[in-house]
Amino acid sequence: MLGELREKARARLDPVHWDYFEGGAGAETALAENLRAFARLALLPRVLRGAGPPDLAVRLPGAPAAGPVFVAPTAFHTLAHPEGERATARAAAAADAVMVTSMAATTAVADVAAAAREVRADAAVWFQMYLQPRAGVTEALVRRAEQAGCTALVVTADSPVFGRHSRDDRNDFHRLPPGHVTQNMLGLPGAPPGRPLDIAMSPELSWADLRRLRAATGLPVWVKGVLHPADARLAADEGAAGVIVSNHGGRQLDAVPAAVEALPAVAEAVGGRIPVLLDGGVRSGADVVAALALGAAAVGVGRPVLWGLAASGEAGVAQVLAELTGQARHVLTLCGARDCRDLTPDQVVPRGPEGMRRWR
Ligand SMILES: Cc1cc2nc3c(=O)[nH]c(=O)nc-3n(C[C@H](O)[C@H](O)[C@H](O)COP(=O)(O)O)c2cc1C
Ligand SMILES: CCCCC(=O)C(=O)O
Repeated sequence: MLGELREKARARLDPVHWDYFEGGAGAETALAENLRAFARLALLPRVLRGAGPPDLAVRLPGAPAAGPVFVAPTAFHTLAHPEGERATARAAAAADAVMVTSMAATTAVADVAAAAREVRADAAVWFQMYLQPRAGVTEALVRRAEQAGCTALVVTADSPVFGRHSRDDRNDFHRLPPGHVTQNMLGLPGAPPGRPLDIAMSPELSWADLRRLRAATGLPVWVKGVLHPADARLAADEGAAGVIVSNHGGRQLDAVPAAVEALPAVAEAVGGRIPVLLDGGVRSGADVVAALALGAAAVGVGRPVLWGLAASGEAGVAQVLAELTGQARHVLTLCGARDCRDLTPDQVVPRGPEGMRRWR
């Protein structure tokens, strides 16, 4: 089903925009590995546990009762569908999925949050941001997110510079076509009149900037793009609400491991002090459950949401979220789990003859 939506999206999209959505950095090794790493994992169910139908709700800072699948932040949804982020937000709200809206969205955060709340008054919309070096810009964005009613901020930390997307270079896709605007970047300090401020990425950022952000808001602050266990520990020490294990869907450093391969060590380093989320390569309910068993509290999906959106707008995103959540429910039941926390890392083994080695 996801495969069908993907093909429909590919057929509908301008090939240059398809390449932007679908592509990764460099040789696209990390992108491919995100999928292959899940394919290398098998699940070991537990039996006769009297678990009953699983309760899928997860409790997170900024989302007290959401499903285990969230919408990872992706830019430029109006390239996929004229209703853009509004359609995504409505589908996410209807599915009880947290929507993380991107600072590079083509719809203002206030309009994204309002669309979600039309469907569900308590819908959780989080605002993703790249901390901006120019004075006052980050603060202004934080105020907008707060006023929009966002319940958490997500700071993307894996982007000290823009990733080099080989397909975008080949297609010379480096600016939005007319009619598509990064609305969040309008009217900020330093923005040219009527035009959006360019999003800056800065290699100068440090934990001190995160501290300043935390001092400037009462919202929980997640750190996205953590792969090294030591950084996860630092994030917990620094008061982050949680970390998102992610290699940016293979769009930043191409030399990194798959997200799900980085997860166990991060979960261990954090030791339950803060929740750990994961995104990258999640394409099935079994992938969701494997990540939960390896220590994720919830998992994000990026490209599949864009496929749904491009294929059939809000209904397509709803289909993607329903499919993944429905599969996750089925797999949890087959694994004998009561809920999303009722799984242990020993229930995930490598595929192949070595998989059961530790029990021999
Ligand atoms: C087209 C596209 C745009 C993205 N834009 C952003 C963004 O604006 N901010 C961000 O933190 N991550 C961004 N990401 C990364 C996603 O949040 C997420 O880490 C990744 O897509 C997960 O991998 P998946 O696509 O395999 O599910 C983007 C990813 C894609 C594919
Ligand atoms: C300024 C847009 C950044 C989008 C992004 O993070 C990506 O395409 O991966």
